[in-house]
Amino acid sequence: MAEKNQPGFTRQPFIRNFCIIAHIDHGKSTVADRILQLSGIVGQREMHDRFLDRMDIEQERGITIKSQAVRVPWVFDGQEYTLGMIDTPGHVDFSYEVSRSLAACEGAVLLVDATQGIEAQTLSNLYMAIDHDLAIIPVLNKIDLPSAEPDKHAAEIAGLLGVDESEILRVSGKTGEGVSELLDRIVTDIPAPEGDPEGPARALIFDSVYDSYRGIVTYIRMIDGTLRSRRKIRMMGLGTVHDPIELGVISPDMEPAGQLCAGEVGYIITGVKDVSQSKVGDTITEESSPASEPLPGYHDPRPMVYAGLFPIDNAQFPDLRDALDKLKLNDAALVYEPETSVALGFGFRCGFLGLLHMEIVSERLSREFGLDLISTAPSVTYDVEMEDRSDHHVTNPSEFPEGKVRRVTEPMVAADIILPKEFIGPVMELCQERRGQMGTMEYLSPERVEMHYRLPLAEIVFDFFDQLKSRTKGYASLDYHEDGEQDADLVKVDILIQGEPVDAFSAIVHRDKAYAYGVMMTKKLRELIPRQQFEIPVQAAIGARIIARENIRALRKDVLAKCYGGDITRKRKLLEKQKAGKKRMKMLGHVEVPQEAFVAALATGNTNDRDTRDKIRAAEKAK
Ligand SMILES: Nc1nc2c(ncn2[C@@H]2O[C@H](COP(=O)(O)OP(=O)(O)OP(=O)(O)O)[C@@H](O)[C@H]2O)c(=O)[nH]1
Repeated sequence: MAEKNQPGFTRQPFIRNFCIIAHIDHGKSTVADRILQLSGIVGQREMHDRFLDRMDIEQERGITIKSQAVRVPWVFDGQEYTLGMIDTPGHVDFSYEVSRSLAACEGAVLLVDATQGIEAQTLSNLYMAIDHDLAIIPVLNKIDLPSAEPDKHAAEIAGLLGVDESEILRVSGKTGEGVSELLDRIVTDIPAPEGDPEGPARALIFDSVYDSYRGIVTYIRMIDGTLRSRRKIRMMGLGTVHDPIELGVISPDMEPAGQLCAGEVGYIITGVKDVSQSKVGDTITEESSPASEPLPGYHDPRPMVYAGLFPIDNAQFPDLRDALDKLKLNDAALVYEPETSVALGFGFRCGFLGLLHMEIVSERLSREFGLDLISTAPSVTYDVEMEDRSDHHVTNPSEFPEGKVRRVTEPMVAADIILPKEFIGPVMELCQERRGQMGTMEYLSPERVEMHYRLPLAEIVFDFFDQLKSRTKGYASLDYHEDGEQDADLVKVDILIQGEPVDAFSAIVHRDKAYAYGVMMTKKLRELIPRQQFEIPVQAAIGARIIARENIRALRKDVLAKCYGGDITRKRKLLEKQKAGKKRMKMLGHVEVPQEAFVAALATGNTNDRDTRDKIRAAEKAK
């Protein structure tokens, strides 16, 4: 082999690319912090907790949303190795992010909290890693905690992976114990990258971000050959050609390098600001000697829930479009198309992987792009077949077709729930309430079981997880994936304010739950819409049939105020006159619903209606 720094030298045998996978909160980011520190690339002074969680939201919420790739050096047996480490998110909504990172690695560190044991995302991430043919290093974390039970959980993991218990490493991300052994194991157990270092360059784009100063920053994993700065590159899928301004590695900040060789993980900046010019999953090659075949890319993830996002100030619509384009670069799972709503104006119908994903996107839009948004109630997608044989794919309840419906199908998920056995009863009850069909049940250990259910997605995406947690004192964990469709008895419930349907409040619900939805929404709106000069009926309807009604009473002007004493006929006359006036108002009436009421009525979280109502009332008074 050629000497180091000589032409033709390849570092490939001394590279290891790995990611850390685990259930949420099992300590990936903390272990990654210790690795950064031990390798010496982050000094004691710059170190802070969760170093790689660079977004504000990640720091505040204490969760990883985006994978981060960073290069760390490690010396083993006198030889310096380059480790490409990718820290991945743990929440089920971001498993797509995990699968992309796995495609850039040869090995995975499977981290399990020694106080908790295997949880639902431990399993789903493990299966994903096995699908990608990765070498797995099982590790128990948090062994410093008094409540840790490493022996018990090591047995669980050994049983799952079919390995000896002695192969399971024990570390503490907090104290750093065992982390240097982990780094040694990464060198010895994870294979060096394969790929042809001398062949035409091929690099997989596994992520990209938009930087307002530098344009698009593309993160790549080199598979074959070498990319050099100032040599034109070609995006094979898009067919576009660019001049790289800079390429380099992240360690832990961006460090420009002259070239990136096969096996390395790094970044490229082309100065391009048009976000459509970079697609995650595309292959980059060299323009002068291009590769003939691109690498297998990624499958686009399918959104699970849809919701409308509307700027509160309609003038911000173009800004919202621009912001979504930029966010999409960094979040391939986000899909959107323009939509108009009678109630909310111009906006976008957006598809998300789950509610946390939706929350994060709305929050990033408001923080990073300064937009004030209203989001409509999230909904899953339905396929509707009409009597006249026309088919409709409905992502928005207000698009539910009118007329005779032959059949409606709803998306289903296969859910895996891990829980202590004493909670089997309450969990079965919950799944039954949510129209679940029970599958098999296995014991992971004498105390813990894994239950399999098939459930409608619509029943699981909203508050199922909260319910599961509260019925199991926080001990259950949940993972789910798509599992076909089923016929369902679903209806569209419209909400009418003064007889007019308000598109933003329509929902598609199971017939058995339609009444409850109607009552809940009408009650909520009665609380939220300020009283006006005339009475406002708020109704819920399925087609032409009204299923719930509330009235917002009119403000009654005290016409008798100036009428001290006097005879009863005069009072009656005044009241009659007032009634007539009100009739006219009703006829002419146009209800003003304040924006805050929309926000509160559509909020899925535990928004306090009373608070919002008080705020609305105060604002009205001030007017
Ligand atoms: N005592 C102790 N606490 C730990 C250890 N490792 C992590 N923690 C704590 O566990 C919590 C979760 O750790 P994180 O590193 O944020 O977990 P994560 O897996 O990266 O979480 P997500 O990125 O959200 O999936 C934090 O409060 C850490 O301080 C450990 O070895 N010992």
